[in-house]
Amino acid sequence: MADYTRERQIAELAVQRACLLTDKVYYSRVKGTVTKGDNSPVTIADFGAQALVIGAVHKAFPEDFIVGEEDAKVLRAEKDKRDSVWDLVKSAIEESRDLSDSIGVIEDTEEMLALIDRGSHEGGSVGRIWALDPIDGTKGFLRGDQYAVCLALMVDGKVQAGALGCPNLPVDPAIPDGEKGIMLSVERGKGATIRPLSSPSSPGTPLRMRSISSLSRASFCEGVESGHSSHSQQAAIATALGITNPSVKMDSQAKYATIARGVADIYLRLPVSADYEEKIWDHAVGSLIVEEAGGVVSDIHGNPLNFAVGRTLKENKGIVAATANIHKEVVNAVQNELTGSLL
Ligand SMILES: Nc1ncnc2c1ncn2[C@@H]1O[C@H](COP(=O)(O)OS(=O)(=O)O)[C@@H](OP(=O)(O)O)[C@H]1O
Ligand SMILES: [Mg+2]
Ligand SMILES: [Mg+2]
Ligand SMILES: [Mg+2]
Repeated sequence: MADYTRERQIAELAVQRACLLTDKVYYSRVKGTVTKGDNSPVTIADFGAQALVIGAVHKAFPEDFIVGEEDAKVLRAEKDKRDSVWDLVKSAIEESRDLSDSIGVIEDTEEMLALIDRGSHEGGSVGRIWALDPIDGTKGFLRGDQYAVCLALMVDGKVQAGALGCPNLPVDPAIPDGEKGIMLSVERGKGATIRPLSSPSSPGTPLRMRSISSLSRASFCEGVESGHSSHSQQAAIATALGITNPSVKMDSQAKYATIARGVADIYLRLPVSADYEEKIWDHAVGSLIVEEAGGVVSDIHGNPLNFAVGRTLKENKGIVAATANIHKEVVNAVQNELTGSLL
């Protein structure tokens, strides 16, 4: 079996440094938000985190390709925004100087812009390609809710390792108002672990999904934004499965983290439009974490996610993630709901 220990470590360091930056913006008043062509928001923290993570990956693995969500077009055109991002990037590097031997530094704004634009790869089925979402759940980030920094390595179209930083999830789910910030990391075949973001030297605790004896006791996660997934169909599926617990609504791949750590059991993401293609960076690391923690992740038809066909999951529709022993039953309920909705 191939060994991706170093890739997993570098992914953790890269995400750790990026979380320093995003956390600072999260708690500041000015987020420097821009609206993109598809009407979705992007902030100075998204750009800064993309620069830091790509800088780290490029320093450690200069031959690798990267599929990142953002590009530097706006920053090249707007000096104020560019300067704000550079200030953030500089101070995050300063504050994590102990990481610079492993993941390098960024010397100036030109290098920062070039690194951000290294995320333009088209993806595909050949070679080593990293999938990066510098801030997943930007709407949650702006609302003051959940968001995640997500990085995964794919080799020949298959996700092999990665790290997922969730700076606003509680370290102990039983103490929701206690310390915030967790880091999950994963390597295919070797499991997934979780640790506090504040303990970089901790080896982490292995993640295991909850085993549930009866579906009626299960609880499910879904997104916050009704424009991203169909809340009404998700509610109908839960009812059909006999689930009475209210859904856990949460932005970003924090949903994958939440089921992987056994706080909920199912993640449903039913498409709201027939033509939306899920992005690989929205699912790459989270899906591997759930699989390694004992879950199954598929699309709404039960098909495995195909990360080998470009920047999007164009061969799949929606997401159904659940503990292995209930996944099939959940997919059946999804299929019944979809058939019903076509009648
Ligand atoms: N129409 C539509 N359907 C499905 N998904 C979409 C859609 N539009 C956007 N996006 C992507 O949703 C990503 C955020 O997902 P979330 O799980 O956080 O959604 S939710 O806000 O909690 O509902 C979000 O990721 P970020 O842009 O990184 O925040 C988008 O890639
Ligand atoms: Mg976005
Ligand atoms: Mg995203
Ligand atoms: Mg994003």
